[in-house]
Amino acid sequence: MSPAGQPGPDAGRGGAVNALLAAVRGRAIVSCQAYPGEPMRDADTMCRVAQAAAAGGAAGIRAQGPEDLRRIRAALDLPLIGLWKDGADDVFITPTIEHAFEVAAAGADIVALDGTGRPRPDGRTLAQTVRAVHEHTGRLVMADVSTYDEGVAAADAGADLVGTTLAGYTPYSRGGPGPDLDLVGRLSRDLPVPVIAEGRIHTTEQAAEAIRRGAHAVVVGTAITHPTSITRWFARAIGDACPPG
Ligand SMILES: CC(=O)N[C@H](C=O)[C@@H](O)[C@H](O)[C@H](O)COP(=O)(O)O
Repeated sequence: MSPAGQPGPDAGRGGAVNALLAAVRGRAIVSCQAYPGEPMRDADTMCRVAQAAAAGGAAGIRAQGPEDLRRIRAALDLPLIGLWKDGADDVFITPTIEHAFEVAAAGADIVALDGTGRPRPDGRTLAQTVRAVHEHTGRLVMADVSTYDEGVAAADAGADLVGTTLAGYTPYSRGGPGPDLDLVGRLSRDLPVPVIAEGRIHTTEQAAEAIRRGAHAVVVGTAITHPTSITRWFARAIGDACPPG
């Protein structure tokens, strides 16, 4: 099986899907993203970060925006989860079908998109969006959800994978400093599709616990690829430990 999901000669789409999922099972996927205006917000830099993650054993890469995706696709033969963050609306992860098609065209094997039940800017339902991605691009869909009910609905809508990405990032979901491992466990137990643990996984222990609770794979972003945040964590801890005066 090829890590990028190329099937054997007689495997059909099902073979490609299975190969892709098998390539990341029980492994780390590294999210390589920088935010607008940041020093690392540049496709070449993100590509190098992805290459560095691959050298460390990342089984897959998650990345944002067509330009970053094209660069990373050209440089790495690893399963690639693509998204496009756009807009100021509630739904900002690959918000419309046009964004999803662009992400697929840029080389993503899996198109990640908002999998909540909130109104989408293009007026399509999640099920319509998933169907369109399947029919027009043949790519898998990862639905990024924030609650248990959204995960169930996303699987019903045809998503191939469900991620806990948005837990704590909708006004009605459970936030907190760490990942929602309870949500990971409940979705992994009940859904008929693989669950990807994602969101605020900052330690190796949390990542391992997500797998123990049934996650198919674990996406780690900030704790590996966002030096500004990591520096802030250390700076705060050091400052808190510093005796007064
Ligand atoms: C909520 C949202 O917009 N999440 C984004 C989704 O792609 C990224 O900003 C996160 O970095 C990614 O989910 C990985 O999570 P963490 O960086 O916490 O390991």
